[in-house]
Parts: sequence; structure tokens; C-alpha cells
Amino acid sequence: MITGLNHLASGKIRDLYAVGGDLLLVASDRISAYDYVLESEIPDKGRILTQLSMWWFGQLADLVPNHVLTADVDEFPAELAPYKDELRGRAMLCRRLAMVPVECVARGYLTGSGLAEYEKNGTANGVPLPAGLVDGSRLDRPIFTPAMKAEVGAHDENVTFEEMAERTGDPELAARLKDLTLAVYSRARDIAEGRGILLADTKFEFGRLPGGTLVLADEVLTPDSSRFWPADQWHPGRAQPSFDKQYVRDWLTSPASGWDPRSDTPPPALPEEVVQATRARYVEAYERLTGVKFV
Ligand SMILES: Nc1ncnc(-c2cnn(Cc3cccc(F)c3)c2)c1Cl
Repeated sequence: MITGLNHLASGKIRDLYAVGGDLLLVASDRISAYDYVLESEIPDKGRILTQLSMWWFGQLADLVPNHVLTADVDEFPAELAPYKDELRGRAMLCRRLAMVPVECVARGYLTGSGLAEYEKNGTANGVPLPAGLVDGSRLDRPIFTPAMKAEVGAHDENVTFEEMAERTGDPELAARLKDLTLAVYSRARDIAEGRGILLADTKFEFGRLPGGTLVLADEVLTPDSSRFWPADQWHPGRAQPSFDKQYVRDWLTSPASGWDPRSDTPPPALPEEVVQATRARYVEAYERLTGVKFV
């Protein structure tokens, strides 16, 4: 948290500030696991994920405009000068949008809440899926599984496309969000698969400019907004290892941590070697996807 800036909102990992008529989206080095924000931070995580978002925005610019004005601290307004070093690489100055109150989720693989509904009803957000799918199954055609944002601390509520159209009161917008979400995700899934990373699913947020133009907002296609799986360890029929969070999960669920995920106690701090190994995974994901060395 940066005192002295006009703080608007905080998520588990990121903070939002008002700067003039624009917004500053700042990514911390915090990491969450088992629905807890851990006390241990991962050095440079916020910078790596911000730079990854910026790279994706560039890869997707022909499909959809985005909300970013700049992520270069030297181009930030003068009032941010005192915070330059703290913000360098981890902040995006963005246009303030009228946000669409829907989490636009695309799934290219079945897992998590999508799998749970499928196992019960053979559907995902009310849409029938082929029979015989298991945890981690690849969906030939990615699916749009929107959710309505939940209160702090609760999980988003999956809704059918029809419910979303009704609750936003704008069926035409709902249809555009579905098409855009699936087109952007499909492009990203193809790019990532070619570089050994499976983007199992992702969550987009959209907003509208004063003129009504629909714009891709928030962060995009990071390991915090998406499930990243290493392609060479993909085995449908079981839980897939997380590209970035598996070391943390394994240590926290090992006897070494002395912690029980079923207890209501917060997880203990991570050993330095788990912190460093996790940092290395963020660096590896960034470098594999962008082809650029993280500095
Ligand atoms: N360009 C925009 N215009 C208007 N609103 C937003 C906006 C609002 N909320 N969020 C999600 C969020 C919540 C907490 C901390 C975060 F860093 C981000 C994004 C954006 Cl990105």
C-alpha cells in the first residue's frame, strides 16, 4: 500500500489508486494459496506479472483495445515522481472505465468449478458438454463461463449466459463479451501452447470508455488471473500441477510446514528455497512466453 496516493481499492494481490482522471494499477509481490494471502512475498512477482500483462496486451491489440496508457514510470504524471522506484515495472497507468460487472471467464480445459458442475450435471454454466470428460480434459472449443463478482472473501458465482444477459440488462453486450472473451482466450491459448504452457482458463474484465467502446481492462493472462500448467506434465484424469504455485502448495501440504489446509489457521511463512524456486517459475513463464529475458 502506498500512503500518499489516493487509494481506491485493493484485491488480494493488487492495489488501485486514482491519479487525476486515470487509475494506477499496482501489482504487489504477494502470493495467495488455499485462499490465504501468504505472509511471505515472492520478490519481483508484481514486476514479472505486470510486464507479462503488458506483453499480452501487445499480442492482442489487433483483437481488442485495452485500458493501459503506459507502464513506463518515466511517463507517469509528476505527482507519482516520489514513488518512482517503488512503482518501477509493477504499475500500469490506465484509463478509468465504466467496468462491466461480470467476470468474463474462458475455459480451454475442464477443472475447478467448471469440472464440479460438469460432474454433477454434464454441463458448464448450463451448457451441455461432451460425455466422458475428466479433470484436465482439453475442450476442442473453449467455453465462456461468466461469473458475477462476489463480495470480498467469497468465490464468484457462476451464471449462465442467459442469466448474465438478464443481470446486465444488455443481451447485445453479453453476446459481444462472450465472442471477445473466446477470441482473445483462443489466441492466447495457441500462443502459450506453442511455448510449453497450457492456459487452462482465464478471467478477463472489460470496461467501456465514455464513448461506449468496449476495452480489455485489469491484468490479463497472468498466473494470477489464469491457470498456468506446464504442458509436459499434462495428464488428464487428475489435478494438474500449477506452473507457478506447485512448489508453494507442495510445501504447505507437506509435514515440513506443520500446517493443515483443513484447519482454519493461516499458513506459515515459506522457506527461502520455496520462495526462490517460485520466483524462478515466474521468471521462466515470462521468458518462455515473451522470449525476453527478465531483468
Ligand atoms: N481501467 C479501470 N477502470 C475502472 N475500474 C477498474 C477496476 C476496478 N476494479 N478493478 C479490479 C481491481 C480491484 C482491486 C485492485 C485492483 F488492482 C484491481 C479494476 C479498471 Cl482496471
